Parts: sequence; C-alpha cells; structure tokens
Amino acid sequence: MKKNELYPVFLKLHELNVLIVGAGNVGYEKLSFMLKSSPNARVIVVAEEFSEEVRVLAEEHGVPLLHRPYTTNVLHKKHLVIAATNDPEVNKQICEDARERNILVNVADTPELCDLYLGGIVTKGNVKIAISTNGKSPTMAKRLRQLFEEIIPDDIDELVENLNQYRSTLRENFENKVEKLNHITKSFINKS
Ligand SMILES: C[C@@]1(CC(=O)O)c2cc3[nH]c(cc4nc(cc5[nH]c(cc(n2)[C@H]1CCC(=O)O)[C@@](C)(CC(=O)O)[C@@H]5CCC(=O)O)C(CC(=O)O)=C4CCC(=O)O)c(CCC(=O)O)c3CC(=O)O
Ligand SMILES: NC(=O)C1=CN([C@@H]2O[C@H](COP(=O)(O)OP(=O)(O)OC[C@H]3O[C@@H](n4cnc5c(N)ncnc54)[C@H](O)[C@@H]3O)[C@@H](O)[C@H]2O)C=CC1
Repeated sequence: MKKNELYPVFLKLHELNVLIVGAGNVGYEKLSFMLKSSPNARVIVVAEEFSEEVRVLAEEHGVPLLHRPYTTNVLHKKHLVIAATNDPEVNKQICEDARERNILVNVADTPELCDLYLGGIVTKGNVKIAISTNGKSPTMAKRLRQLFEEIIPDDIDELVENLNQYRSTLRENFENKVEKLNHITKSFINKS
C-alpha cells in the first residue's frame, strides 16, 4: 500500500502573514475554511474582482481586500500564499515567484504546484484533527471530516481541560508524569 508522506503541522495563522490571490468561488472556499478554523488569521486577499460572498466574509473578519491584479510586490513579508485565480498562467507565476522567495505556496486545485495541501479539519474546542487523502480524494477528506465531527464527543474539550489541570499538578520527573497520565487516560480508548 502506498503511504501518505506528507507531514502535518498546525500553523499559528494569527501570527503569520498569509496571502490569497483570487476572490471567486475557489478563493472564497479557501478563505472561509481558513477563517472557520483560524478566525484571527492574518490574511489579506488580492484580486481584480471580489465576489459578494468574499466581501461579506472579509468585512466580518476584518480581512483587508486589495483590488488590483497580482504583482510580485504583494508577496513582500508573506509566509504562505494561496493562488486561486481563474488564470492558470497567473497561478503558475505566483507559484514560481513564491518558490523563488522561499514562501510556501498552495495553488488551489493544482497539486503539482503545491508545497502543501489544505486538509479537512475537525475542531472540538482545543482538539483539532487534520485530514489528508494525499490529494487523492478531497471529497473523502470532507466525508471523513463530517464523520469525525459526529463521532468525537462534544465533551472531549472538558476532558482535555481537566487533563491539562491535572498535568500541571504533577511535579514528578518526566517518566512518572507520563505513566500517571497514561494510566488515567487508558479507559478512553478501551471504552468503545
Ligand atoms: C490536493 C488539494 C490541493 C488543495 O487545494 O489544497 C485539492 C485538490 C483538488 N480539489 C478538487 C476538487 C474538490 N475539492 C473539494 C473539497 C476540498 N478540497 C480540499 C483540499 C484539497 N483539494 C487538497 C487535497 C486534500 C487531500 O489530501 O485530501 C479540502 C479538504 C480542504 C480545502 O479546500 O480547504 C476541501 C474539503 C473541506 C471540507 O469540506 O472539510 C471538493 C468537494 C466539495 O467541495 O464538496 C471538490 C469537488 C469534488 C472533486 O473533484 O473531488 C480538485 C478538482 C478540481 C477540478 O476538477 O478542476 C482538485 C485537483 C486535483 O485533484 O487534481
Ligand atoms: N469553479 C470552477 O468551476 C472551476 C474552477 N477551476 C479552477 O479553480 C480556480 C479558480 O476558479 P474560480 O474561483 O471558480 O474562478 P472565478 O472566476 O470565480 O474567480 C477568479 C478570481 O481570480 C481573480 N483574478 C484573475 N486573474 C487575476 C490576476 N491576474 N490578479 C488578481 N486576481 C485575478 C478574479 O478577479 C477573481 O476574483 C482556477 O484554478 C480554475 O482553473 C477549474 C475548473 C472548474
């Protein structure tokens, strides 16, 4: 079986500079998933035209909109760029410009021009699960997201908060601490 080699990370988008180029259907989809998971993301959107949906969402979250065609100066100080224009040449150019500057780039829906893929995301309070099918089936990533949203108990966050409190009371060495935490969480996986 071929394995998924991608390495998942959890980015602090409220501390990184993110750029989305293009504000049509795809730009909206990427912006809305991003803000759903990271409502304080430091993101700006550059496009020649903005859909009404993008305008409304940007207004709600205080996301700046730059009404202009893409030029390389918008890459200045960016950490992550998502290209979502409907012009494949422009998307390719954005990818090349970003790579030249060591900026991570995602060209929406063009896997070969991506340094990273966006994934399905499940959030329950402090708990977050990211899902990838290695680009094979975004629809399955969506379905798995829906499945986990349903089966992960809503009180998981309470449990995590309690464990966090208990963890901070343990003043032992690392090994004993791990042993205790493993012990009291054992039933969580044996239950079902
Ligand atoms: C590689 C990747 C790159 C990237 O965009 O990051 C990519 C690529 C492509 N998507 C395409 C289409 C669709 N994408 C979705 C949905 C999502 N796509 C997302 C991620 C990714 N999509 C990355 C891989 C993720 C992984 O590893 O699984 C999700 C998870 C996250 C997000 O978008 O934020 C989000 C679900 C979020 C949720 O609901 O939780 C749906 C379903 C729907 O909307 O109902 C469809 C229509 C059905 C279909 O075509 O399958 C096409 C064909 C376009 C065309 O035909 O032109 C390509 C190109 C190709 O595969 O070659
Ligand atoms: N949604 C769809 O039906 C399909 C989409 N795609 C792909 O999805 C991507 C985008 O599609 P949509 O969002 O539906 O397009 P769209 O037409 O809804 O939006 C395109 C956006 O890109 C902006 N744009 C175009 N050239 C620009 C430039 N030079 N500088 C700045 N902004 C620019 C436009 O102003 C607009 O905001 C493309 O990669 C396209 O090839 C592919 C097949 C079908």
